[in-house]
Amino acid sequence: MFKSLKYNARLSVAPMMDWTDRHCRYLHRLLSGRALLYTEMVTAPALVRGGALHLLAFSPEEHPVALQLGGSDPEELAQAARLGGEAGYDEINLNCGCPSDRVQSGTFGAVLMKHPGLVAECVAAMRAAVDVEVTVKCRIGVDDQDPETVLPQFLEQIAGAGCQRVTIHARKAWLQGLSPKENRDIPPLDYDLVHRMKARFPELHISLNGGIDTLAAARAHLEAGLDGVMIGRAAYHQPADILCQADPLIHGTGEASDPVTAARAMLPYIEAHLASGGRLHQVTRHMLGLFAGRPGARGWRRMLSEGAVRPGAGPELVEAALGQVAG
Ligand SMILES: Cc1cc2nc3c(=O)[nH]c(=O)nc-3n(C[C@H](O)[C@H](O)[C@H](O)COP(=O)(O)O)c2cc1C
Repeated sequence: MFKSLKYNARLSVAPMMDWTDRHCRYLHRLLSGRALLYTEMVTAPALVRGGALHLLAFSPEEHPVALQLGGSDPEELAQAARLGGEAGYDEINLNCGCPSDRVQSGTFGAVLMKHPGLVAECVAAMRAAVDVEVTVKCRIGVDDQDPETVLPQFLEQIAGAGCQRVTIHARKAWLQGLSPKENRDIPPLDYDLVHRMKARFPELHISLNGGIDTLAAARAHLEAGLDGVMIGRAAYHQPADILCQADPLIHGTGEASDPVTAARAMLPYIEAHLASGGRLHQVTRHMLGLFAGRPGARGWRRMLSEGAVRPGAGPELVEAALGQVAG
């Protein structure tokens, strides 16, 4: 099964706007050699018109890395996917789960759960444009849809268009009345439904997303038959808890990593970023949670967050802050 997939995608870090930029992904890759990393969503119109091309840049170390696109026009998405393929992404993912107003106004994101035929057209057009895999991230439904009915119909359509892998955020999006943040917490999770979809579509690689905040929980879903687990907020806020043990515990290969070593390995990356005109805090803001729950975490966070925005701040701040946590 899944012979055409280049990697097994047992664990992925979710696409998160303003969070999973290239600096964040570089850090996450130091913590796990195997986790699949997603970009922030980039809209197809922005890429095709040229305004967002800089968002495609990434470091070779980030592989495997997937580009998430937002859009609903098959031709535009095909062009954007082509740009992503040329940039070297391992996968192009279509966002059918994001409920924000801005996204709804362009008829993409979660509202696409109401238009499975259009999603299938988009997937087919994207597949025709690139050699790499085209995947979908979706919800179980939106508004008053009945997930038991619409989710299997949605999966059938996208699978028919050649999508072999889908990540399902196991809650509905309510398109009216909830903020994007509330839409990540308030609609109830239905993990069972996602497990039932795996039984119904055994050929589809199905990853579960939503509310998973420990590796033990991730493993339990994998052992119960799902193909992958995607973790968002917990991976960002407690990257060491989620990613340091991920290679041995989830992929059954490789060594556990260590946050102090990862922080030191960020230093050359930070130097290169500063040398190219970047600012320290653009990188270190993603490192604030590196020692979450460990002794000295508060001092680390405070030193980095206060110091990194000062003019001229450089890698020596990270070394100094490590004095708070490294025994
Ligand atoms: C700050 C933030 C930004 C997000 N941006 C995106 C996005 O660009 N595309 C997307 O599909 N989902 C986005 N999400 C949703 C996550 O990918 C994920 O589905 C959600 O957080 C649930 O997973 P979790 O409970 O493990 O965090 C975002 C979530 C957060 C917290």
